[in-house]
Amino acid sequence: MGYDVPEGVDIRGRYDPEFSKILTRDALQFVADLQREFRNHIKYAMECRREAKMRYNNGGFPGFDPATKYIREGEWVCAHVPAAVADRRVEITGPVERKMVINALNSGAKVFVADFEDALSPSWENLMKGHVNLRDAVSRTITFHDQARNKVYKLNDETTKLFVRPRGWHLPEAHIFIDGEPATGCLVDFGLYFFHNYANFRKAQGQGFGPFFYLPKMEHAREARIWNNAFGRAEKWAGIEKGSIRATVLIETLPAVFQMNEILYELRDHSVGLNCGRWDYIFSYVKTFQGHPDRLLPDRVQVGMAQHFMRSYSDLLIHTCHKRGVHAMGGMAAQIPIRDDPAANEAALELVRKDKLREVKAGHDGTWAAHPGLIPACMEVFTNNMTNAPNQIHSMKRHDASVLIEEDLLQSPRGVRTMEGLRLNTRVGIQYLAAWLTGAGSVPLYNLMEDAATAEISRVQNWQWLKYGVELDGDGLGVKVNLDLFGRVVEEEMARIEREVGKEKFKKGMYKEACKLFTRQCTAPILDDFLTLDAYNNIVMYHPIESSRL
Ligand SMILES: CC(=O)SCCNC(=O)CCNC(=O)[C@H](O)C(C)(C)COP(=O)(O)OP(=O)(O)OC[C@H]1O[C@@H](n2cnc3c(N)ncnc32)[C@H](O)[C@@H]1OP(=O)(O)O
Ligand SMILES: O=CC(=O)O
Ligand SMILES: [Mg+2]
Repeated sequence: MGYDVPEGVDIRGRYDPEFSKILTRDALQFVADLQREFRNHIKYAMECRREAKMRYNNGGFPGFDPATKYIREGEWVCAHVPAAVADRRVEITGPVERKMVINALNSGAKVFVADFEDALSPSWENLMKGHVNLRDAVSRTITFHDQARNKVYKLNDETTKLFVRPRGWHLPEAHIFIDGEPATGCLVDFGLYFFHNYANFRKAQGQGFGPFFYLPKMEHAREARIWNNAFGRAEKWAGIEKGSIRATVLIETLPAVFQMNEILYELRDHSVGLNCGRWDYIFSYVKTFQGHPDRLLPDRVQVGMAQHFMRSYSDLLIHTCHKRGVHAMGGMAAQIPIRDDPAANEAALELVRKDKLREVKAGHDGTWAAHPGLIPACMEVFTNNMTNAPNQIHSMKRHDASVLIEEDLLQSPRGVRTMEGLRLNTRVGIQYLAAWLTGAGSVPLYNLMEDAATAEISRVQNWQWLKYGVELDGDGLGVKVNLDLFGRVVEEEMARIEREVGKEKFKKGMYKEACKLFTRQCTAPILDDFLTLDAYNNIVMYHPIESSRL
C-alpha cells in the first residue's frame, strides 16, 4: 500500500491509512505547487542569511537598513485587525498532540498556538498525527480516550481561536521529496493545514477570516515577503479574499529586530502583529555574536527581560506594532505549575504574574502561557491592567520607545558566569535532546518549560564559553572553561541525570545519543546554525523502516 502522489512527489514516510487522508493527491499537488513557486526564493533567502552571518563573524553588527528608511519613516498601517482575533490577552501554546490540542482548545485562553515548531519534535509520526488532530479539531470532531485513566476528552462548546505555527524556513521535510529534493518543512506544514481546513475554519472560527498563523525565526523582511506571496497564492487558489489569512510574526532573531517595520510592511495585508519570542531571541544574540568575544552571555538564568537589550526589544516592538495598527504580543515565562510543593508553586506563579504585569504595563496586547494552570493568573493580570478595550493598540503608543537606537538593542547583557550555569546548561541540554529524540519537543525540567528555543540557549552558551575560554567569574575561583573541564562536567552531569531519572529510564532512554550530539555541538570548531538541524538526521525514518541521513 502506498500514497497516491502527483508527478514529482515521493513520500518516504510510513504509510498509514489515516495519514493518507491528509496526504491526498490534491493536497500534495497544492504543497508541490507552493514548493515549486517559492523554492528559489527560499534558497536565496537562506544564502542571504549565510552572507549576513559572515559579515557578523567578521566583526560586523546587525542594524537598521538605510535602504528601507522610507518604510520605517512612512505613514502606513496594516490591514484592520479582524474582530475574531481582536482580543488575544492570553494565548496558550503547545505541540499538536491530540490530548493537548483538546486541552488547549478548552483551556479558556483566547488563542491556542498549535505548534509544529519549538514545542514539537518533527518526526513523521508527530507531524502527520498533528495534521490529523488539527483537521479533527477544526471540524470539531476531535475526541481522545485516555485508556489508562479511562477518561474521554472532547471539545467544550466554547473553544479558543486556533493559530498554527509552522516550522522555520531552515528545516527540510525529509519524508516528502519534491522533484528530487526534500520539501521545505514549513510549506508542508502550512500547505497541508491550509488545504484541509481553510473552509471549515473560516466558517467556524474566523468570522470570515483565517486561517491564522504564527511565523517563526525569520531574520529579514525578504523572508516575510515569501510568506506574504505564499498566502496570496493560497487565497487565490481557494477563491477567498486577499487578506483572509492572517499571521503574527515572532521577532526572535537579533537581525529581525531591525526589520520589524519592514516585516510588517511586507505582510501588511496579512498581518496581525508581532510577538516577542524571547527565548530564541537570546539564542540568536549568541549566534549573531559568535565571532565577538566581547559579547559573552552571563548564566542563562540571568538573561531576563530586565536586561537593557531585552527591554529595549520589547519596547520597540510595542511601539512599532501599535504605530502600524496591530498587536504587540508578549512572550513566554518559563515557569510551570509545581504540583507537589504549594510554596514553590506559589513562588513560580508569582514570577509569572510579575512577568505578565511588566508586559501589560509596557503596552503588550497579550501574552503566552505554556500550561493551562497559568491561564487564570495571566488573564487576571492582563484584564486588571487593560482598559475595557480588547487590546492596547490605540491606547499604548509608546512614543517614548521611538528614541531607541542600535546600541540599546545590542547592549551586552550584564551578569556573571558560574560553574552551576555550565552544569545546568549541560544537564538541561542533554535531557531535552534525549526527549526530543524520542518524540517529545517540550518537556518539564527542574520545574521549567524546556523546548527547542530554551535548549538552544544552553547549547550556544556552552559553545561560546568553550570557544573563548571564559572565566567563571561568579565563582571567584579563577576557573576557566576548557575542553577538560567540560568533559568532566559532561561526565558528572550524565551521572547526575542517571541518578535523577533512575537506572531503568536512563538505560531505555536516548541519553547517551543525546550526550554525544550535545557534546559534539558544544565543542564544534564552527557553531552549528541549529541544534535540531543536526539532530533531525536521527529521527528521519524512511519507509520501509530504515533510518537515513539527508
Ligand atoms: C519558547 C517557545 O517557543 S514557547 C512555545 C513552545 N513551548 C510550548 O508550547 C510548551 C507547552 N507546554 C508543554 O508542553 C507542557 O506544559 C510542559 C511540557 C511544559 C509540561 O508538561 P507536563 O508536566 O506534562 O504537564 P502536566 O502534567 O502538569 O499537565 C497537566 C495537564 O495539563 C495539560 N497540559 C499541559 N500543558 C499543556 C499545554 N501547553 N496545552 C494543553 N494542555 C496542556 C496536560 O495535557 C495535562 O492534561 P490532563 O490532566 O488532561 O492529563
Ligand atoms: O518561540 C518563542 C521563543 O521564545 O522562542
Ligand atoms: Mg521560538
